[in-house]
Amino acid sequence: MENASNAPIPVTVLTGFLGAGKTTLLNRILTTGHGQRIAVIENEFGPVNIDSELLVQQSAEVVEMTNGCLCCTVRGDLAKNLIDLKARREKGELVFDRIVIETTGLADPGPVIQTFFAEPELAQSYLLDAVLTVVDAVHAPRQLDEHPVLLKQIGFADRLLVSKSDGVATDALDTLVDRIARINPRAPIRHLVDGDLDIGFLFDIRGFNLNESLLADDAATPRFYPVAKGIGAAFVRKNHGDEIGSLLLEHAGDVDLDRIGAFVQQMLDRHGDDLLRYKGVLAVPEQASKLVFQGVHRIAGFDYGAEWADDDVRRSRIVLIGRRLPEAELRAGFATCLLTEHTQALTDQSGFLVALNRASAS
Ligand SMILES: Nc1nc2c(ncn2[C@@H]2O[C@H](COP(=O)(O)OP(=O)(O)OP(=O)(O)O)[C@@H](O)[C@H]2O)c(=O)[nH]1
Repeated sequence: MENASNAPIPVTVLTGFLGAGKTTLLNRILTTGHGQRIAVIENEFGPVNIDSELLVQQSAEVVEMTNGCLCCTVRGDLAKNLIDLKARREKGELVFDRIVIETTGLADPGPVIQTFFAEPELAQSYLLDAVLTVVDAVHAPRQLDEHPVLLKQIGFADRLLVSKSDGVATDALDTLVDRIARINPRAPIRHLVDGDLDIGFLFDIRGFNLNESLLADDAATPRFYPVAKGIGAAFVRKNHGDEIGSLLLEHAGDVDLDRIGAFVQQMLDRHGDDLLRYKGVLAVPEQASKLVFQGVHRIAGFDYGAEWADDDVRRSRIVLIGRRLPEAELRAGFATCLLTEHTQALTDQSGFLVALNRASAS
């Protein structure tokens, strides 16, 4: 069997707190007949990699990383491993269609995600498809209170997968699902139950691609929970005491290109550390296409996407998922960018792109 084209290799990051059920899910992925050949990168916190012992050997290659936590000390090793896997694939030594990285339960997925955008060689060879986060229905309520890293794992997710729901009463499960939906309303939630695995729900999500469906109003996208006015503490109160939550900035119309560029730049400068994921679809004057952007911390990507259809209502939306976001400040900043029918539109389009370029580079 041969490797497919030179197209970028899709990568899935599988995360979740200690014991959540990541390896169990990965084994199910590896043994389900979807026809995709998968290489696995396993990271274990500590000197011995137990997880790789537990994995069924269906994957093309299991790379073990045991020198420390993937999120901090071995990011360079992750890049090296990925480059090495690609080289061996090109030589025909390894055959695989995609990679799954299973992070340790203690890992903040942020630096792992950033690796794909910060390293030019990786950005060319790999396509970060999605972050899948397994949430343990039995233990998550307590873990959420005690381990902020789980909030981050949920906040970064493109898909939330609730394991062990068989061990929890319906009421408690509903409360948990509501809580994680408040932390990350962008990621559809499914329960991991025995039986068929819906691989279409897990793979080829293209969660980091820039396209106009970033904020689609489809049924799979749960509700947003705009937080109350005020900063910090109010944000946390509205989000059930969780420090990480979401904020939707929305305007039924166009935004001024220069001003929204300055707003986004300032937001990333001030709050980039606390912004886990953000996505925006904007209408800008005299532009038939949607301006889309998305990012992780201070690494932002932006482009013009599809054109507004004739029956589309032009509107501008930004969803932010982050830690203790200062809602009043962000709403006020966004409000300065809004154009109404009576506002003179500015046509210089360079401001936004330059501003975002600067923000991405910083
Ligand atoms: N009842 C039940 N048990 C599960 C489920 N998923 C996983 N488990 C059990 O939970 C335990 C931990 O599962 P793992 O798959 O090893 O979890 P992990 O996230 O890989 O664990 P670490 O790598 O240690 O962080 C195992 O005993 C699994 O059998 C589930 O959906 N229901």
